[in-house]
Amino acid sequence: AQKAANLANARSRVLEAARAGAQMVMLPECFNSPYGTQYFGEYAEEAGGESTAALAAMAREAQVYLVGGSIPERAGGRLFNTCTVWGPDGALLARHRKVHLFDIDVPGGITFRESDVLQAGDALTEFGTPWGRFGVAICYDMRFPEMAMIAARRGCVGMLYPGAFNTTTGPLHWELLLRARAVDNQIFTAGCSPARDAAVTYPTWGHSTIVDPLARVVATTGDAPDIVYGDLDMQLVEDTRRSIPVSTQRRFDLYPDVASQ
Ligand SMILES: NC(=O)CCC(=O)C(=O)O
Repeated sequence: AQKAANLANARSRVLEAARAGAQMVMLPECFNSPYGTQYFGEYAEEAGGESTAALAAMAREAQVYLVGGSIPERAGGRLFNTCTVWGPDGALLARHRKVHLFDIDVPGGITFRESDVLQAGDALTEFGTPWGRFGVAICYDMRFPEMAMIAARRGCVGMLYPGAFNTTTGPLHWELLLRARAVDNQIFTAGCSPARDAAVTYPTWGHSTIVDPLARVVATTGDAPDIVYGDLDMQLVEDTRRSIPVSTQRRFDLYPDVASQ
């Protein structure tokens, strides 16, 4: 619940990852606040606020590409769930506002309505790195395969998802969705979740995970605080697309309503 402690923890873990050799680092969804509609207003910041300034400084200090999880963002009197991406020089590379709000009702499991307080974003998001372009989306966005499909068709080599699945849907779908987005599009995928805190209103699943274009889990963890490291060999994207050439075998004549973007 302590924003300052969350920012300090993020900084120390980003620096730790960089010292271990990471060149790109991702933080989880709502890394500066508890996850819950009752908290978003209290923790929200405008662009350029304390948390985004801290992210820019972390990226610069650690000299990494930083996918800054997400924070509740206030803009024009409205609230968004927003991820910012930073270059090693501290420059803002991209901003993604979660486009599919997490409104679900699983009887006996979980009911959640982000749309009670948040507005949805209205754009897909990508950014460039020396290793290729990456798409960014947030948590529930992962359930919508179109976003990863479009990113891959535009040439992205990976999709990155700050997320916070829960203990009902996490064991069912978190890894499955990361692997599904990877295998369908022959890209890397990664999901970064907060660790579990059983005392909060929304206990997260955890299990931050990296998946390769053959849908193999490169690295994962449990529900405790951790850093998940993976070496991404970008040649694998091309090799996978060459050996299983679904991207050139599509029959858009049979499904013109999902024709290429
Ligand atoms: N924060 C979220 O969007 C949670 C998504 C989730 O748990 C799901 O099952 O989808």
